[in-house]
Amino acid sequence: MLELVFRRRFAMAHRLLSEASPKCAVPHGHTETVTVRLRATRPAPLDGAANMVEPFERAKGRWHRWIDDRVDHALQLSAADPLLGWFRAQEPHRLDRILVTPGDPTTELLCCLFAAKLGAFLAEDGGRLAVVALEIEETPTNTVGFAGDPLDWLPARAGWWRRADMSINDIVAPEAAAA
Ligand SMILES: Nc1nc2c(c(=O)[nH]1)N=C([C@H](O)[C@H](O)COP(=O)(O)OP(=O)(O)OP(=O)(O)O)CN2
Repeated sequence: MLELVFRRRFAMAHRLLSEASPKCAVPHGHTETVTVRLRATRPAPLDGAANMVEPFERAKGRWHRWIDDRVDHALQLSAADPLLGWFRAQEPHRLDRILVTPGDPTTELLCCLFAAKLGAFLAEDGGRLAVVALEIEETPTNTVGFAGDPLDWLPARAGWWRRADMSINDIVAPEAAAA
């Protein structure tokens, strides 16, 4: 089976409020790398001419635009984080740079949210490709991998991760996030 594998680096900051990792309650940043593995939903032998599963540019274009324009240098906060209220009150113009997560923004959760978002992009682009696996290297010593249906691992409610738009939260209107 052929797979297309794409890798992208992004800077982020987050904090984890649960007491599972107390040192992570102070906002801190990482430069992370996300790797995605894609497969054709209707695999076919190479045709002896173009010999492509899909042009790389088409397969990764929208995904990398979202990572570069929205996720890179975003602050990741739990929807329950009081810092979110501070940004709403003091710097609402920066809300489109805050990636809001259901619970603490751990790397495990980010893998599932990203896999869902990429799945939404691929479905809207015609469904020719599907996500087989996604991996996030948080630091040189910590990596989390995910395979399967991310919606089985995420809250049932609708959220930005299910929409094929540029959003990273449900605060800023999708039309504004699409700009
Ligand atoms: N299961 C998880 N545990 C932790 C996560 C996570 O996302 N999932 N995240 C963190 C923090 O983000 C933290 O910054 C990284 O923790 P840690 O590995 O302790 O960081 P170091 O770079 O100091 O690790 P070394 O391998 O010792 O250099 C914590 N836990």
